[in-house]
Amino acid sequence: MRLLVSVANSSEVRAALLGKADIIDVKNPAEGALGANFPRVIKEIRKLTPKEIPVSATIGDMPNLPGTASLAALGAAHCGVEYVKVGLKGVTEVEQATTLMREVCLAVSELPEPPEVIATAYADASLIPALLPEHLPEVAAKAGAHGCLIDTLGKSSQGLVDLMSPEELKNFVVLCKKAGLLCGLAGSLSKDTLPLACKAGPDLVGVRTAAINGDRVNGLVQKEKVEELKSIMLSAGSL
Ligand SMILES: O=C[C@H](O)COP(=O)(O)O
Repeated sequence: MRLLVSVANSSEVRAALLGKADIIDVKNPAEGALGANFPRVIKEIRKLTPKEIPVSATIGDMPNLPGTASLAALGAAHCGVEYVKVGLKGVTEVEQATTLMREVCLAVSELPEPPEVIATAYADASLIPALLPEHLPEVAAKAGAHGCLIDTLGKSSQGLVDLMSPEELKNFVVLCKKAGLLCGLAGSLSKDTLPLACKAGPDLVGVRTAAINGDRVNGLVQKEKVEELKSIMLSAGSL
């Protein structure tokens, strides 16, 4: 299992790396849960991060606009990242979501070393409303994406483990694995709730709020917090 730590700027990268993050995830929390950052920031973070540590970039909490999504994904791919994450906010049906994700996969596939595409659904999808997480593996597999992540859109109230039961999390992981998809879990995971997410057996768990001091937009990633989360993940993974 790997620990993904979301950073908003280059000054947070050092702390995330010193704390032994396995994946550096670039996003812009000021623009949403999966807010897209600026190409200059993504490129700088890729440059600062050792080659052996993958960098991912989010392209936004996407409306149902496959053209916009595919263009944004190609832009992120050109910044040299290993993963591109797409938030499926504006789609509710499997067919719509598959069309959007297929265009994203097609767009990045033109590069000699294309990034892996990660489709993201929200655990609070029924409140948005958006594609339900249980449909995500089917969408990702049909579209030719590499993986699936569940996150939360609302960051002020309930987190992943409040919104989904251990059985639902486990089922999601099983569906992903059956389809040969990388599988990630995130959404306001804390020191206390991280082990519950790990128990479901995903390939990665993602954090930001728990790794920073202050609020999600203005706070900065702290090495000690990342270190602690990594050790919690490692011990929970062996439960
Ligand atoms: O991809 C992971 C997210 O950045 C998680 O953020 P959060 O822990 O603030 O919900």
